[in-house]
Amino acid sequence: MKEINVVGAIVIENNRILCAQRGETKTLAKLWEFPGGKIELGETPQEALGRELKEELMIEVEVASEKFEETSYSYDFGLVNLTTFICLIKKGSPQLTEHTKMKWLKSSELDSLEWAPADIPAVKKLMKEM
Ligand SMILES: Nc1nc2c([nH]c(=O)n2[C@H]2C[C@H](O)[C@@H](COP(=O)(O)OP(=O)(O)OP(=O)(O)O)O2)c(=O)[nH]1
Repeated sequence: MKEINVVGAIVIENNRILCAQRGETKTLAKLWEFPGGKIELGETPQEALGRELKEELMIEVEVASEKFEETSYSYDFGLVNLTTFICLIKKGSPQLTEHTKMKWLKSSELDSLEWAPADIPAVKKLMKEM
């Protein structure tokens, strides 16, 4: 099975977490996710997140050096290895370019959204720890 290495950003500001809804024409359409994407050859996870957040949300972020959570989920299109990192915005405010919607939620509200299956462990950990 195809393995896909993906990084997701848990962007935190004012004690709220940035949640992004995938577009209608994408895989996992309309599900909620942490912004990010596939790690390209030669990139560190932090570099990949920095690049993706610039592209998708037009923000510059500081990415934590330690990962928050790591999970693998087997979808019909491949095995996604998702690693999430806490991020802080250094520059800009998030703009919708690829996502359909975004929401800033308190950790206790995260379960009000329908998340991509690979994200559930990180969502649960945030609800427990934040
Ligand atoms: N960015 C992101 N992707 C996630 C999360 N959870 C999750 O299962 N994924 C999946 C969706 C995609 O299959 C893959 C991320 O790739 P991507 O964001 O570059 O996906 P994409 O839709 O632009 O590209 P593609 O899959 O259509 O080729 O990982 C998440 O929290 N953030």
